[in-house]
Amino acid sequence: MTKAVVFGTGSWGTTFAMILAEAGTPTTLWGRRAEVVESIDRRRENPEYLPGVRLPATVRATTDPVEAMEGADFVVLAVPSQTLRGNLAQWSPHIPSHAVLVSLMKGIELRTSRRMSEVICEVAGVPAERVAVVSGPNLVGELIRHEPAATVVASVDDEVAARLQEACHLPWFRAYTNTDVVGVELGGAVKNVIALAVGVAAGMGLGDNVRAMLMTRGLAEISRLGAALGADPHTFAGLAGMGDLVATCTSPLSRNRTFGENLGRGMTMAETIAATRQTAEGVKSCESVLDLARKHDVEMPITEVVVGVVHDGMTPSEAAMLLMSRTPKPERYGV
Ligand SMILES: NC(=O)C1=CN([C@@H]2O[C@H](COP(=O)(O)OP(=O)(O)OC[C@H]3O[C@@H](n4cnc5c(N)ncnc54)[C@H](O)[C@@H]3O)[C@@H](O)[C@H]2O)C=CC1
Ligand SMILES: O=C(CO)COP(=O)(O)O
Repeated sequence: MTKAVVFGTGSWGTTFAMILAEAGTPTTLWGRRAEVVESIDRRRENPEYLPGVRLPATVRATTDPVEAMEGADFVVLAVPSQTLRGNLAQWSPHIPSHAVLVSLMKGIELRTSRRMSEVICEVAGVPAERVAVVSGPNLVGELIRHEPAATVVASVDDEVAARLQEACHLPWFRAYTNTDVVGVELGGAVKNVIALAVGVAAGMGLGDNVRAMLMTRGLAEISRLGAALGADPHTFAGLAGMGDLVATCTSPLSRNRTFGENLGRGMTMAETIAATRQTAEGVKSCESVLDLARKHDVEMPITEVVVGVVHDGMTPSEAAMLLMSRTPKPERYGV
């Protein structure tokens, strides 16, 4: 029988463990904090991240990474992106030799500008064929109510993607396979940056025309970066591209959008960070996305102003003015 371990008892890690277990894949959750692990194991609930959600009996939890990985066919990683490298270095000596490593994370590493699957290959010393990525419009607040949703399971090896698809596919959760790992990962990471921009605009009291403009031109930025990195352009019209962009930029459940909205309303960065309990990946990844764009000579003006507002003291009004005063150009410029 296929078995999985999920590293990270946050909102997505716990929810994906629930999905795997419901799809017939017994799953062990690894968490750092003994009280969270004990609650999941004894009471089948993660009160901090998913209060009131009853987890299936086939979800177990432990703080011991070695015990967690015993016999696992899928090693699923759901910790904040910037912590992956350090954590995985400790876990990788114990990963079963046949296991597939799966990233649920939507971030780009600071300093190296690497995608999460690249960090996994490098740190765990595994070939790309043993890595898969799950990304799509998957807001946890809806999934825990078993509302219908779909996702993309990507691996350069389509058999690996098909195995993972089988391990997580449910009547209410449709998993589609894809072999474009680069495109699927970029879609997930960069939409968080665009959601920050959309949130800032909403916080400033701006309306749907602005939201549509930022989302559409944001998708143009994602596509330009994707083209430079060799992604399949069709991926960005799919669930991991436009799909996730729509969900994240329009939902009040999105942490990235909410983070931007608080900034747009006039909260300081310190106040906004204090008001954010969970991981808003775009806050750090906006800088690594911009680095990646610069390395590949790709223009990403929305990402640039997001970095300005989040990290360099630019005001939301200055950001809006900068974007609106750019040189007029054809819509397909640079694509
Ligand atoms: N929540 C959502 O709706 C979705 C989240 N994601 C992605 O999943 C990834 C994980 O996000 P969430 O579970 O939502 O975040 P979260 O903030 O809910 O949970 C993060 C988990 O990581 C743990 N953690 C924090 N720092 C750590 C460290 N240094 N070492 C080990 N563990 C640490 C926390 O204790 C917590 O259990 C992110 O990349 C996010 O973009 C993807 C799809 C949906
Ligand atoms: O990735 C997500 C939905 O697909 C979750 O978005 P946030 O991290 O902004 O909450």
